[in-house]
Amino acid sequence: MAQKIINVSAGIIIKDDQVLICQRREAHHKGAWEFPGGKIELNESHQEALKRELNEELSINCEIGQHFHSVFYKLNISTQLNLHAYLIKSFIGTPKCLVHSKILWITLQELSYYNFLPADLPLVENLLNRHKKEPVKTGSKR
Ligand SMILES: Nc1nc2c([nH]c(=O)n2[C@@H]2O[C@H](COP(=O)(O)OP(=O)(O)OP(=O)(O)O)[C@@H](O)[C@H]2O)c(=O)[nH]1
Repeated sequence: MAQKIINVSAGIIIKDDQVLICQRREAHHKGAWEFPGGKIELNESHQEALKRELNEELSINCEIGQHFHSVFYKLNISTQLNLHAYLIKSFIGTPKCLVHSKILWITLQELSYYNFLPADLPLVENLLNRHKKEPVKTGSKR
């Protein structure tokens, strides 16, 4: 059976040692937490998609930084999710909650208290581990 691949870009936005997390509103995985972002459209780079999604979801204009982590997660027998997370170097504007039920700034240590989507767990783990070794910095608000 041909595999359907869903490519998604997500942004790790850190400011003043806090990271921005979003709670899903849609019926599917309603209430679960994720990083802002969304599906990469045809002919878009990961970065272009992320810049567009962060503008649509949070009304901020971002400079995308380094690749952070990619997760390849099997959603079901025929569908795979490729989730590509990038650090956000800087952003203009104050994030607004336009499509999620809630957005929150939390410390990296608090990440373990939130119920993230299953594909995000390696990302959360990576953020927690890296933070223990050396605080993750993504730049500052412009
Ligand atoms: N944005 C985002 N999506 C994630 C994360 N983790 C994860 O499994 N996903 C999944 O990736 C998919 C992204 O879809 P989306 O609905 O947010 O993106 P979109 O706005 O482009 O979709 P739409 O226009 O079809 O509604 C969803 O199936 C979502 O459950 C994450 O951390 N951030």
